[in-house]
Amino acid sequence: MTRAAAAPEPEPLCVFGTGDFGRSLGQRLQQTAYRVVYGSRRPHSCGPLPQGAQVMSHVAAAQSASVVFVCIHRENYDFLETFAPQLKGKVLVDVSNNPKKNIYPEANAEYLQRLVPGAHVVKAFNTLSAWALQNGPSDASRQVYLCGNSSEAKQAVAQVATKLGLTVLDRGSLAAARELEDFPLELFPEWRLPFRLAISLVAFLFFYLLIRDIIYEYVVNGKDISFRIMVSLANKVFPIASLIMLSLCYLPGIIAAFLQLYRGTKYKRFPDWLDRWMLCRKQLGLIALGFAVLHVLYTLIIPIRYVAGAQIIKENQTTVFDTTVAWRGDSFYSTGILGFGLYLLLGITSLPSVSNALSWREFSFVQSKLGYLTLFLCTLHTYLYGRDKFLFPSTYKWYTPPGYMLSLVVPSVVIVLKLLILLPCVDSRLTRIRRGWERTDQEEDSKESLLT
Ligand SMILES: NC(=O)C1=CN([C@@H]2O[C@H](COP(=O)(O)OP(=O)(O)OC[C@H]3O[C@@H](n4cnc5c(N)ncnc54)[C@H](OP(=O)(O)O)[C@@H]3O)[C@@H](O)[C@H]2O)C=CC1
Ligand SMILES: [Cu+2]
Repeated sequence: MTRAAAAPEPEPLCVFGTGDFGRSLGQRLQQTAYRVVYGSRRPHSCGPLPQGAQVMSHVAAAQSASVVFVCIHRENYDFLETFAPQLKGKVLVDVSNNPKKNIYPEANAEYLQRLVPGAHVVKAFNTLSAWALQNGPSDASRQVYLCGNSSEAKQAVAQVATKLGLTVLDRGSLAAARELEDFPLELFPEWRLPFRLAISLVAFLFFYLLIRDIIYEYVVNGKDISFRIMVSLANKVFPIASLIMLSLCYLPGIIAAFLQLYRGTKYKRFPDWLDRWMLCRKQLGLIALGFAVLHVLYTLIIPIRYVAGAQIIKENQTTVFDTTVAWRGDSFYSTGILGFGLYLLLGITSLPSVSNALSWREFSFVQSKLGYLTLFLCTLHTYLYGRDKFLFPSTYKWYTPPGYMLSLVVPSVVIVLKLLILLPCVDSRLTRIRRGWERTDQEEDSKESLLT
C-alpha cells in the first residue's frame, strides 16, 4: 500500500436542505472528516454553507453519496417522490420532528419510506438540536436514537453518529419512528426516571420512619412526638435518599466493569437498561446533591440542643471527658462537611458550561476519583452517625432496622465492589479490555480444559 492510502479521501455524505439543521449538521460532518454535498432547490442562491461543502441539485447530490440526510420539514417531503428512482438503494436519514403529537396518521419516517419505497429509511438525529450540533454536544444531546428496517442502513448511520462523538441507541424497526418523533416533545425526558426514583424513595422512607419513630413511640410509650415530622424526620429522609441516590450514580459503572470482565471484551453492547441507567447518572447525582443541600439546611436550623454534639457537652458535665466519643462526634461532622464540599464540586463540574471547559481527563478525574471520595466520605459520615447503635437490640423497633442502616446497604456494596476492581490483578485486566484487548477463544478453551 502506498502512503497516499493512509490518508484516504474523506467519505462523501449528502444533505438535502440548506436550512438551520442542514447547515449545522453539515458543519459537524465536515469537521469530522466527512465531505458534505448539499442537495438544494436553489444551489446557486442558498446562502452561506459550511466551508468546503459543495451544493448542487438534489439528484446530482444524491448520486455522490450512499447516505442522504433529509433535513427538510415533513410537509415539503412530497417532491422526493419524483426522485424515487434516483434514490433507490440509498440510505435516507429522516431527522424530522413535529410541532405536536398525532398531527399525521403515520410517522414522518414511515411517510418518507412510502414516498421512496426503494430507499432504506432510518429515523435518527431528531432528538438533537441545530444549536447543540454547532456548539458541541452537551451531556443531554450525547445520545442519538435510531430505528429502521434495514440493519445495514442503521449500521451506516450509527457509524456516522459514533464518529460525531454521539452514543447510539437502537430502538428497532421503523415502527418505532413514531415514538422517536414524540421524544423531543417530552419535557425533561432524561429527568423522568431519576425523578420517579427520588419521589418513590422519599415516600417510602417517610412512611418507614414515620412508623418507626413516631407511631412506635405513640403505641409503645403513649408519647405524642408528631411535631418531629417537620424537622427531625425530614432531616433523616433527605440524607438517606441522598446517599442512596449518590451510590446509584456509581453502581452502573461498576456493573459495566464487571460485565466487561465477564465477557472479556468491551465491544459487546450493554443491555438497554444499563445504557439508560448510565445516561441518567448526572440527573441522579444532581437530585442527590439537592437532597444533601436540604440535609445541610435542616441540620443548621435544628436547635443546638438536638444536635448530638450538645449531648456530648452535657454528658461531660456529669461524666469524665471521653476522648473517643469526642473524636467520633467531630469526625462525624468533619466527614459530613468534607463530603458535602466535594458533593458541591461534583455538581458544579457537571454543569455543561463548566464541563466543556475541562479536558476529558480532568472531567473524568473529578467525576470518578473525587466522586468515589465523596461517596466514601458520606458513607463514613453515616457509619459514624450509627456508631455502635447497631449493637443494641433497642434500635430495632418492631424488628425493623433504623433508617441510616438502610441507607448504608447500596453505598457499602458499591465501595466494596469498587475496591475489588482496584485490586491490581483485576484492574490490569480491565485496563487491557478497555484498551481494546479481547479474550480469545483459545484462552476460554484452555480455561475450560483446566476446569474439566
Ligand atoms: N432546527 C433544529 O434544531 C432541528 C430541526 N430538525 C428537523 O430538520 C428539518 C429541517 O429543519 P430546519 O433546518 O430547522 O428548517 P429550515 O426551515 O431552516 O430548513 C428547511 C430546508 O428545507 C428546504 N425546503 C424548504 N421548503 C422546501 C420545499 N417546498 N421543497 C423542498 N425543500 C424545501 C430548504 O432548503 P433549500 O432551500 O436548500 O432547498 C430549507 O432550507 C425539519 O424536519 C426539522 O423537524 C430536527 C431536529 C432539530
Ligand atoms: Cu449528615
